[in-house]
Amino acid sequence: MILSIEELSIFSRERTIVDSVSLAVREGEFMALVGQSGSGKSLLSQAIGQLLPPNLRTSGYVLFEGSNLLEWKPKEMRALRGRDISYIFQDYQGAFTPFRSIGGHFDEYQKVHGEKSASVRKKRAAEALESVGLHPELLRRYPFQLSGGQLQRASIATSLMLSPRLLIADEATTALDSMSAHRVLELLARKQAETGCAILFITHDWRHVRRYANRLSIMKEGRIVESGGKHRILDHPQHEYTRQLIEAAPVLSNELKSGLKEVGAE
Ligand SMILES: Nc1ncnc2c1ncn2[C@@H]1O[C@H](COP(=O)(O)OP(=O)(O)OP(=O)(O)O)[C@@H](O)[C@H]1O
Repeated sequence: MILSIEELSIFSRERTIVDSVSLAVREGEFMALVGQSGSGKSLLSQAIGQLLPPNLRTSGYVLFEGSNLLEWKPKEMRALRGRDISYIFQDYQGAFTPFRSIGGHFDEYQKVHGEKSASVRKKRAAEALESVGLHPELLRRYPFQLSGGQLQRASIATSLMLSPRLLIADEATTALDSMSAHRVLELLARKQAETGCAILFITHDWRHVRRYANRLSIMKEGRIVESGGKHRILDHPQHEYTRQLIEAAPVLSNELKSGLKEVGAE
């Protein structure tokens, strides 16, 4: 078990937003977190890396390789993020400063994580871009000179550069057209196969769950209502809310329930 969240609650002054959630991510698996808008998925993922907005408080445990991250100091967390746990956000544009070149971003990221040699940083940056199917030439460009899909790939390249053990992707493909989203997902699956990293994937898209997830958890109003293997949940959802969610994907609902033919096998 690489990540074990136990009885995690997240509170604002007014209310309990995430209520005693337990969730585990195993080594090397693709774990999907699905649920209605506002159910607390993003806050849950932010709590893992101590990235919650300052007005929110937590209780419970976020055990990463056995150690409770909620007790770690900010400096220790900064070193952990990127190196051991990496994020890919929906707002990948926000990850780039407009007047710094793509290469400048890769360079800075590596410096922050202690890489002192400029030539190593340069080589690794070029390799990172190539590994997501982008030409190293793009290192000289500025963020506005890349398409949305290219920028998202560049942000994924940054997130994967230091070979994290856990990648947290919060609606990483929502802002992309379906072709770019497909490419990004294929890329994540390929990188996962290469590096063995675990992925916690937050999504509304059942096609992605069906195709890529090993297991999934369903969240509603701050609670996990159901967790389990993908096939078990899609074939035999136990909770009424899970059934409703699956039914609410009308184009897919028959496909989802009918023996789960993998798209990859078509
Ligand atoms: N800083 C904050 N202070 C108080 N409440 C907040 C704060 N940030 C988010 N919330 C509330 O917490 C709830 C959960 O938000 P969250 O963004 O985690 O939902 P989500 O499940 O990720 O939704 P979506 O799928 O739409 O992204 C929402 O009702 C949101 O309005």
